[in-house]
Amino acid sequence: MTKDSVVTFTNVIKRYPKVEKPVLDGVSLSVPRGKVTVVLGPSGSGKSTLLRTVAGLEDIQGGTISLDGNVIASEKMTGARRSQEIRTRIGMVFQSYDLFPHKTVLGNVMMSPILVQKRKKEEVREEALQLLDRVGLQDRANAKPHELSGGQRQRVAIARSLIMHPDVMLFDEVTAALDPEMVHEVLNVIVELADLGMTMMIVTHEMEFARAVADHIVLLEDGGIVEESYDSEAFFTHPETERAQQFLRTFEFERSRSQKK
Ligand SMILES: Nc1ncnc2c1ncn2[C@@H]1O[C@H](COP(=O)(O)OP(=O)(O)OP(=O)(O)O)[C@@H](O)[C@H]1O
Repeated sequence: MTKDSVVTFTNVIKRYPKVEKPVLDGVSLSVPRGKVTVVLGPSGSGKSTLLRTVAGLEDIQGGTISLDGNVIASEKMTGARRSQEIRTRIGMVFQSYDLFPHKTVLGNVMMSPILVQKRKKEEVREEALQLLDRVGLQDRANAKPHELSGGQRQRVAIARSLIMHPDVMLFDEVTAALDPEMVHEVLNVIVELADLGMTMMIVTHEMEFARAVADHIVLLEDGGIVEESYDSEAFFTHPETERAQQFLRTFEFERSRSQKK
């Protein structure tokens, strides 16, 4: 592990029950502090699983995952046994926003710091309003989730994670379910977080966004890393491995096909 690695995977093996081949097959990876790590790869290569193992949503069957040098997952130390404290140090936003429908936007953002961290309500309210401002939603503080667009809901989900002051934010295809016009408002929030120095792991199919925001690119295939680059421009213009070239060609093909539709 390097000193500046927030999350470190060492020979991580993940198997799903009744699936013969491991979905993560000995992954070793360092996620650098204050940087954006973008995980790319074909469908089924294990990207979501990789994020879910960090978040404690999946147990691993070999190797270790460390957060700031402390092991948070191993074969013996399963997600279910992780402490609440460790969970709050990892923020995760998914494709589907799971906001509480009966609470307001502000109520959703304020809930975890009060319940889990036992912070004072007034202080939490102030910070929640600041965060809603940061994601462009202060004027929607009293709205209910069903009154918001998908892009707005996703931004509430981001604010709700940020208020826990996580060491790392994980984003799994957060724009995949959004109408195209809402994609940018969500990606812009993530770009601003990158500028503020938030450590992030991002899975996305938005290649222009990946190219712009990534400090570190990881290409997964069949549960293994086939290329890793700390130079996003170089990765997209001169991918080193044949597999990376193949991935980008396939991606371009899929994109031009979907644009013609
Ligand atoms: N709960 C599960 N049980 C069994 N197999 C699973 C489970 N979840 C995922 N898999 C399998 O693990 C592999 C990796 O899935 P994963 O969702 O991590 O891939 P991905 O790279 O994120 O794919 P996509 O880009 O399509 O979302 C796939 O073959 C998938 O079918």
